[in-house]
Amino acid sequence: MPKASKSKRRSVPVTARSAAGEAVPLPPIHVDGHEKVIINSQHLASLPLVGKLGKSSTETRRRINHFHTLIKEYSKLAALRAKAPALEIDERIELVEREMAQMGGLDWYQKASLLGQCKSRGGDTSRWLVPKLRDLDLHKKEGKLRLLDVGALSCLNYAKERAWIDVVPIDLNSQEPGIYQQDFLDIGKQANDGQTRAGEDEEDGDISHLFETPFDVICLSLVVNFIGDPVRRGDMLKQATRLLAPGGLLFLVLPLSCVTNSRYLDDERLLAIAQHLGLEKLHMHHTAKLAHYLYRLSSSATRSTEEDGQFKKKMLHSAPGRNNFSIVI
Ligand SMILES: C[S@@+](CC[C@H](N)C(=O)[O-])C[C@H]1O[C@@H](n2cnc3c(N)ncnc32)[C@H](O)[C@@H]1O
Repeated sequence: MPKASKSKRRSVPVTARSAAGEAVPLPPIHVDGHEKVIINSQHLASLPLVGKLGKSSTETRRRINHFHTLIKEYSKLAALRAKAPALEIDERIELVEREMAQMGGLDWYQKASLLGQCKSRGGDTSRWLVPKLRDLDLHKKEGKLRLLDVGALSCLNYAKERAWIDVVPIDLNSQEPGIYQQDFLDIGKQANDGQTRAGEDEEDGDISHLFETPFDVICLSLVVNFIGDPVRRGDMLKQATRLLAPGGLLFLVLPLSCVTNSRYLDDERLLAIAQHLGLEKLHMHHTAKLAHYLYRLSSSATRSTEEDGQFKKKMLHSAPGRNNFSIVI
């Protein structure tokens, strides 16, 4: 198990029911000194897979969406509790956690998402990216492209391109031995803080060397929307610009509704945020369900965190029936 981070943490022990009806201890909830919320995914993932994959893609999608709602609810409550602890909030958190665990936790969510990547259901988003990389002649580049795949459910996503792409796949919860168990937001924070590859012991688990050389491409495909807290979503984009080489590419994929049906985000606003971070838009493509973006980090990008605060949550579209997805910088 990874070592606990040095940040200040509080925990509330709770339990859920396993498939067999036994009480299963649920994870401590960690709220660090900066009032940011960390879902202890390892504990969630270790719960038995009691949730079922839907019979149809619509049913699976409905359950995935419900899991997203629970994550958001969890983040809101944990932030509230960090500001003003109260028994009532603890109880509400317990209910949310119990429901997530009953659905099968992060492990269920990942398996359901992987199902969504099946060819019959549209394929994984790397198939959109690869032709764009070829159009930029990157397959002819001397030496292989270094690509960081964040939230990787399979290490085979770029297998066909292995002659010219070197992939570093990471996820909060590794589904395969080839995927490194690593929180993207912790990269650079915890050089000696127990980052483990599935199946390796802690002694061999330091993978910080993998992140010492900047990446040519970083993929954040359906990962930013996984995070419940808008500030941490912004942190993800900032972290990507830190880890990219000058001129490197950021591939961002969001569910379409995050930019077409949100009160607080649309393509224009997303572009303004990207430009603020030193990213220029190369491509944008909407399908029926997804919004794909390919940005290039300007080779002269030098941004300082003092500029943050420019992209707070701002009402853009107040029509009823819209969602509250936002990214805050
Ligand atoms: C919907 S899945 C996306 C999978 C895949 N990238 C795709 O496009 O289908 C989201 C994944 O992101 C992972 N994830 C979320 N936050 C992360 C973080 N901070 N660091 C690493 N992985 C993260 C989750 O564990 C989950 O497996």
